[in-house]
Amino acid sequence: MQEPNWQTAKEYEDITYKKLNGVARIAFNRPDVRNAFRPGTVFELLDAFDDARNDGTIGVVLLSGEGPAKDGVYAFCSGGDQKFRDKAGYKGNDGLDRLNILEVQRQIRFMTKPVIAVVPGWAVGGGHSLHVVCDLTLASKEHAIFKQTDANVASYDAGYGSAYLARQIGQKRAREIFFLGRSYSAQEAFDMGMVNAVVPHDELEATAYQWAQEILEKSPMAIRMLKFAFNLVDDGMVGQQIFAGEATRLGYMTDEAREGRDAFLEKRKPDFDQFPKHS
Ligand SMILES: CC(C)(COP(=O)(O)OP(=O)(O)OC[C@H]1O[C@@H](n2cnc3c(N)ncnc32)[C@H](O)[C@@H]1OP(=O)(O)O)[C@@H](O)C(=O)NCCC(=O)NCCSC(=O)CCC(=O)c1ccccc1C(=O)O
Repeated sequence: MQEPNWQTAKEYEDITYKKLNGVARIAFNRPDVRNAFRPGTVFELLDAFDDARNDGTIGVVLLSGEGPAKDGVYAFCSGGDQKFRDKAGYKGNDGLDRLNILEVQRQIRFMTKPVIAVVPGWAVGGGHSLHVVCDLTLASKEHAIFKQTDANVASYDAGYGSAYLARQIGQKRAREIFFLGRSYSAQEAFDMGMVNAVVPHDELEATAYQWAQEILEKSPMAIRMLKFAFNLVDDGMVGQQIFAGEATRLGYMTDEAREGRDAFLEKRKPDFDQFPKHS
């Protein structure tokens, strides 16, 4: 399989951001700490995801990790960089303590486009939770390892990282992953139902790009509505709000909505009688 010829979209310090033919690729780029994120990393992720969301040529986003590190080990992400951990979160250059990776989780969850986690190596702690929140996960057959170490370092993702994981693989397995903090291979993660495909390492990137191209052949509106339909049941009122927003967007595209707007602007009574009362 041919490696995609990614084009750099923007230069950052802690991540790479590339695009090609409707696909954006965002990757952690701190391989020597197994792609742990610090507050600056998270700000860069927020910026890149925001760009991908607002770029009308992009239909699918890949989230991955650069590597290997100097010692030859690959990582997707090893979670929060413990060296930046302070009393009430992770301390950034501005001296403030933050828990801002949750904003990235929400960006992924509420983004109008599918996000695929492309896991070349370790997916650990907050990195594990990021793969959980992505729409799909592809994992390196040889190098991907899934491990939830939150409880080792007195952290706990009590939102999507745990509760949504339990939706994916069941309560017993999710509790095992969090309570024991063991390592699981790509195949074991696949068997549990938290990975979509186990792919030979050399083909991982090209396979992710191929999956993205297949999605891009579908109706973007249908993909968006399906993503938010899948989210709805687990996202409560926010899920309803997002799904309802998309319904409103579709409603705005009708002649009936245009009549409402035009009547207001033309200072007349709207003529809704002209539209059929569908059963
Ligand atoms: C990932 C490992 C299992 C890999 O093991 P191994 O291959 O043997 O490599 P090591 O020799 O251990 O590591 C190499 C090198 O990297 C450094 N490193 C690795 N991970 C981190 C890290 N997370 N932070 C800082 N540094 C890291 C390691 O120290 C080595 O450096 P040297 O200088 O060479 O010594 C293993 O490395 C491992 O277990 N790592 C720790 C995983 C971990 O515990 N992560 C944190 C979990 S908690 C978390 O992610 C917070 C989640 C979160 O952000 C959050 C949660 C809930 C609400 C809010 C938030 C929020 O927004 O903050």
